[in-house]
Amino acid sequence: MLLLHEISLKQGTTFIVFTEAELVEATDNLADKNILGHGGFGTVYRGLLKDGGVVAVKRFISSMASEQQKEFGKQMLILSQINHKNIVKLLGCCLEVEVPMLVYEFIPKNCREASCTCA
Ligand SMILES: Nc1ncnc2c1ncn2[C@@H]1O[C@H](COP(=O)(O)OP(=O)(O)OP(=O)(O)O)[C@@H](O)[C@H]1O
Repeated sequence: MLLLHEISLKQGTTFIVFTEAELVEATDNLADKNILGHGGFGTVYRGLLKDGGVVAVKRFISSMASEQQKEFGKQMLILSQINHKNIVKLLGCCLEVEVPMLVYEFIPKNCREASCTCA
């Protein structure tokens, strides 16, 4: 909670703390059809929020050891402060679950190609 407070202060904007229910609903209970991909830390799902916003929800593989939690917290703090067109924006997180989830802006597939000129 202290970390989230620090993020809000440093970011100066809203860092959203999502409930588990919100993310379960947004991703259709983490349905396979919403899987965007798998990374080194876990699975990423497409989520549709109640306000119509589309997000990418990253769910970590398993519960973390306390050292990993510290590292995770630091990375969350840093990422929440970066606002750059080439770096995906971290919108918020959900910590009320055993396996933390991070919520990022959704990047359409064609915007991840080197040829994309939309930025
Ligand atoms: N913000 C996003 N919007 C859309 N798709 C995403 C987004 N973030 C991740 N993905 C999809 O999920 C896949 C896994 O992403 P993830 O960040 O977990 O792994 P990664 O890019 O391989 O890096 P890492 O080494 O950190 O695991 C990506 O390859 C991409 O297809």
